[in-house]
Amino acid sequence: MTGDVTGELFPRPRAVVAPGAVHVPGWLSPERQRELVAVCRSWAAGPVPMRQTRLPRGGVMSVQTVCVGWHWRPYRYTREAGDVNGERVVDFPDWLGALGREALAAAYEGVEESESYAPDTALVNFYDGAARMGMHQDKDEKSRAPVVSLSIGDRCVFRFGNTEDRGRPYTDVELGSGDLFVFGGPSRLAYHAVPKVYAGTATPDSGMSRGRLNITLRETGLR
Ligand SMILES: O=C(O)CCC(=O)C(=O)O
Ligand SMILES: [Fe+2]
Repeated sequence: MTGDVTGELFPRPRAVVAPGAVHVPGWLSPERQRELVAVCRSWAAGPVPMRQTRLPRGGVMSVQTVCVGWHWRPYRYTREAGDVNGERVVDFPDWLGALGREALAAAYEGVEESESYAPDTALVNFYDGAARMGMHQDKDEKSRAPVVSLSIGDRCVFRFGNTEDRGRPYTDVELGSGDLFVFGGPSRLAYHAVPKVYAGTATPDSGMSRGRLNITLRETGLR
């Protein structure tokens, strides 16, 4: 039997998409994926429930989001979820910071930079078959430490662009269950999007029966 722990017959190699932007396919084992899905389910229940974020101009995001450590709403971080139920978001657990450091070391192939990485917020996004995310920068953090992104469940197209604007040049990367994507350094403020989710492609061993889960770890630089 060939193939790696993800069960893929032809494991996809680690790929540097742009300087500081690295895709590591199948980084999370199915067991770790299932553990993350279980804890995300508990976070989605409260104290601040998972919800569709309202945008200042009246729109509503199609993804559903729950935050850990700090609550994000467009376009700032607070401890309390004033746009949901006013409750304080759940504390950011130590093990999640350790997972972030491990992810950074894997993506950047070294521990040096990863040792000081101290993410203090996680945004957990759930995409049903119809959900999308438009081109945007993650720029509400004061820290410019890398963003660590973990994907579980349905496969998607992740569009990774440039730091100038929403247009080309960009690279479309397929993110599958267990994939890690890190963007830092010169790519930290690159525009990115999820233009398509392939509904029904989640495999049961991921712990997701349907939909796509994405967890991004970030350093807010706030205290
Ligand atoms: O779902 C993804 O892969 C990206 C999510 C994202 O860009 C964000 O939460 O800011
Ligand atoms: Fe983002």
